Amino acid sequence: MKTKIHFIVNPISGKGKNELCPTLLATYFPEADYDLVIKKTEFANHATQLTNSSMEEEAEIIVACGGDGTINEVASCVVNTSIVLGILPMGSGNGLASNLKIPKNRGKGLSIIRNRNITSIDTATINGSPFFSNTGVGFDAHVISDYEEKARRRLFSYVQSTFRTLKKFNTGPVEVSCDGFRETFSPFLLFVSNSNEMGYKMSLTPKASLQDGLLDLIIVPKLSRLKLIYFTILFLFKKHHWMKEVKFKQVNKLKIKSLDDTVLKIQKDGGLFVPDSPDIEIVLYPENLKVCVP
Ligand SMILES: Nc1ncnc2c1ncn2[C@@H]1O[C@H](COP(=O)(O)OP(=O)(O)OP(=O)(O)O)[C@@H](O)[C@H]1O
Repeated sequence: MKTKIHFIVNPISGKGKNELCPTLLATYFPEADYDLVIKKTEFANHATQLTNSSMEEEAEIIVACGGDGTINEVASCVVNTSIVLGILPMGSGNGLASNLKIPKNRGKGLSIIRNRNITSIDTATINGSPFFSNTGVGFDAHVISDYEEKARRRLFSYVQSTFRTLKKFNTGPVEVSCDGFRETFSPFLLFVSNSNEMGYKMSLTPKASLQDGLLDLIIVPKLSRLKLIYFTILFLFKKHHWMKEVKFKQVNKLKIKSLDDTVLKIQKDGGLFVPDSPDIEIVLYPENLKVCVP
C-alpha cells in the first residue's frame, strides 16, 4: 500500500510565491511507495476546506506548507485524529516549526516527513477554537489587527504595526481567573502560550513546552512609557522576567472576562480572532495532535 501524503501550500505566506516542485518531492517520496497530492490555498481559511477534503480522501499525513496561520488551519482539522501533521515552514515567523526544530530548508523539512518520527503535542482552544502556538488579548492582538490590514507579510511590517499600535493602544479592564488565582487589571500583555517561540526566535514564555500539559501565561499590566521602553529592551535580551510588574503562571485552563463588556481583540496563532462574547475561556488538551519531528 502506498502512503498517502497531501501537501497544503499557502502561496502567500512569508515572502510569498511559495511553490512545491513535484520533481523535488519525487526525489524524497518515490512514486512506487507514495501517493502525493499538492493543493494550493486560494483565499484565507481555504486550508481548512482543503484539509477536510484530504481527510475524506484518506490522507495519512497532511503537510501544512506555510506559517503558523496555515498550520492552525490544517491542525484544527487533524487534531484528535490519527492523521499526522507534517510542517514545511514557509511563513514569516514560523514560531511552532522553530519550537519543534523543523528547519526552513526544504530538503531537510521533506526528510523529516519521510522519516516519520512522530510525536504527540499539546493543543489548546480559545472559546472552542483551536490554537497550537499562542494567543493573546493585549498589545500583540492589536499589532496583529493592524498588521492584517497590510499586504506584505514581513518582519518589517510587524515593526511598522508595532509602532502604529504603540500610538493608539488602549484596552479596558479584564479579570483573569485560573486555579484559585484571580486578578483585575488593564493589560498591556495577557499572552497565553503553548510554544516557547512566537516566531523570529523571539519568546515571551521561554519555559513553555509543547508536551508539559500546561499553558504558560504572562501578564503585564499597562506600563508608563519609560517602563515600556525598559520592558522592550529586557524582552529583546530575554530578561523581561526581571521586571516586577511581569507575572508568569502555568495553567491548564483560564478565564478572561472583559469588565467593560467590550468584545476583546484576540490574536490566535498570529491571526486575528473575533470571539462571540466578552467572556473568554482557554483550555489545554494534552498530547492530542500527532506531528512529524526531527
Ligand atoms: N491565497 C490566499 N490569499 C490570501 N490569504 C491567504 C491565501 N492562502 C492562505 N491565506 C491566509 O494567509 C494567512 C497567513 O498565513 P500564515 O500565517 O501561514 O503566513 P505568515 O503570516 O506569513 O506566517 P507566520 O504566521 O508564521 O508569521 C492565513 O491566515 C491564511 O488563511
